[in-house]
Amino acid sequence: MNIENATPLLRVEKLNKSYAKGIGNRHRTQILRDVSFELRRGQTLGLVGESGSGKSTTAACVMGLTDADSGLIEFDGVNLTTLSKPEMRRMRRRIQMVFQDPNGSLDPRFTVADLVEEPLIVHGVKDPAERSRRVSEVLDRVGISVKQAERYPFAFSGGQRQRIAIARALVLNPDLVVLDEPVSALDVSIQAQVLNLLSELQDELGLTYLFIVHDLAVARLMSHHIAVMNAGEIVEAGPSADVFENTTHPYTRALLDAVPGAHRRSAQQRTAQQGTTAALAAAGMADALEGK
Ligand SMILES: Nc1ncnc2c1ncn2[C@@H]1O[C@H](COP(=O)(O)OP(=O)(O)OP(=O)(O)O)[C@@H](O)[C@H]1O
Repeated sequence: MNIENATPLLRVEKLNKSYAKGIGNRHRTQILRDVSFELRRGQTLGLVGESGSGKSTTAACVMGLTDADSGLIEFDGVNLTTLSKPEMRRMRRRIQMVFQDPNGSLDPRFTVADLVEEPLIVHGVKDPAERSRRVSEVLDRVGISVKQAERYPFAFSGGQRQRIAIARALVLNPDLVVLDEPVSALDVSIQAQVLNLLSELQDELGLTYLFIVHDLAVARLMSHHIAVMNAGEIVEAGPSADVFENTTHPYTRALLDAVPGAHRRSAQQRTAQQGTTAALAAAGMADALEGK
């Protein structure tokens, strides 16, 4: 067994998070309850669950965007919850995020080349020639030409904008990328292209993904492991095939049964939303992922 793969890159243990509510903030709502999972280098953990189950809050804690009340977040052997703000900012170079809406990270006043260069400037890469080389390299990887990069974000389609957001996240050579519903705002055929790209980038660069996703077909195709969240708790976790095909938890069963048309399909088909799966297969996605 590969020793490197045996050690998790990310280990979350008994993470708890609550928010104040009510008059004078006298009460607290528990959002995360003892959330624990591990994510190995080069692998994808799909975090699935209904809206409001706590997926994005978990991601925000991992990214250091909000503080947990208690628990451990260990990244490459370092407990992130004990880092000072400047230490966490430095660590953020290695942990990047891609959001559902690429527009949030693409300021329309800047060219694509400038937008992709910005993280390098923020993280102190001083040499302009080095910055320029890295920007061209990463844009090339996501399929945007140097000439196109002189344009502004509004000149691109939704799928291309998400590619640019991915380039911006990858330009710092991160180890871990948190993907928060990165394709759910895209047309199904474009979803397949972006998912293919993410899969290729993972293989080429050895990236590790924490993939927040509500579409179970996408979760199944992209994830080595799945963690199912319900009301702030992980109710079921394991290798993707086990979770989807030998479901043990009633909540996971209910999620799978809620997929449109589930009652018409066999147990094996139940995890896939037909339209999405057909488009993913047409784009070669299923083949590309078969070896995982
Ligand atoms: N800053 C906040 N203050 C108070 N409550 C919050 C805050 N952020 C999130 N919540 C609450 O935490 C719960 C979990 O939200 P979260 O966004 O983590 O869920 P989610 O599973 O990612 O859902 P979605 O897919 O809709 O984003 C929700 O009930 C939400 O209203």
